[in-house]
Amino acid sequence: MSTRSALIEASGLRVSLGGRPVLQGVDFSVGPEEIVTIVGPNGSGKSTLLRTMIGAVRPEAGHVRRQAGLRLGYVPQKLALDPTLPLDVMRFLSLPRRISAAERRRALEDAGAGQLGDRPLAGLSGGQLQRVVLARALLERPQVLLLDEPTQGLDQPGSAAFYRQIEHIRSRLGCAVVMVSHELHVVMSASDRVVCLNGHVCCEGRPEAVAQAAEYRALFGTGTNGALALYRHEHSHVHDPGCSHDHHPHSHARTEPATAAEGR
Ligand SMILES: Nc1ncnc2c1ncn2[C@@H]1O[C@H](COP(=O)(O)OP(=O)(O)OP(=O)(O)O)[C@@H](O)[C@H]1O
Repeated sequence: MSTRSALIEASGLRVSLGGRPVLQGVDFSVGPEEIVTIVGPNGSGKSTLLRTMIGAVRPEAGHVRRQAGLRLGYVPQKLALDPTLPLDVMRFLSLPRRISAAERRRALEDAGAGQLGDRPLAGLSGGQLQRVVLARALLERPQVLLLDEPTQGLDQPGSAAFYRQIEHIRSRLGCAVVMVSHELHVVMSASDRVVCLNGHVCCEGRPEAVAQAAEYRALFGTGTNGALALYRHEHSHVHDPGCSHDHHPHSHARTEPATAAEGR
């Protein structure tokens, strides 16, 4: 990603929370219409990286550059919603600022929740609520949509449907998407680039390449190998040479087609 074309570009990020280091030496960027998925174990700093990108967390070192006037849509991991609020979906989308009914309906359609407008917020399932929250983020007409574990609590078909919706949104609105996920086997088909985070960037590249990388396997194992064999393999990821995980000394070589066959 060249510096000129990046919508958001972070370099050398160091972040500590509660006196403990969470991110160190993290470089990250997202370009126009790119879908970037961040994967990593619990506590690896994924949410913190997202929050640093939007300016909610200030890094101790490094910097985040956002294109001037960039419109962001951020969907946090947990929305502090009072489930007893007597609100229907359309009204929820008009708070705190008034938005025309046509715009709200359009956003619900884009989020795949067109039929939910009149439903009370309190009665929605987790997956339905997730789409409504996504619709709310779309009202900002974001150039970058940042989603923190948007498929948490969804079953696999539910997750897959949600990711298809994200692809639709990307092509209709022309926005970039940065998404935190645990589920590489589902997101990989929709992602242009996967970043594997564990306090630092362990490896990144095209999904099928990262999924075969020793760094990725050290963190997640090989649980998706059947699906991975379907992907064309390319030598298109880079490693952090300072990564402390147990790397195979020839891990680049291991990502060649022989390894893909090995995973079947
Ligand atoms: N406000 C805070 N104060 C102190 N420590 C925090 C705070 N927020 C997060 N942390 C710690 O920072 C580390 C990274 O948290 P973060 O939420 O970014 O990880 P994550 O990769 O998103 O995790 P998960 O997959 O569990 O959501 C964790 O050890 C967490 O306990």
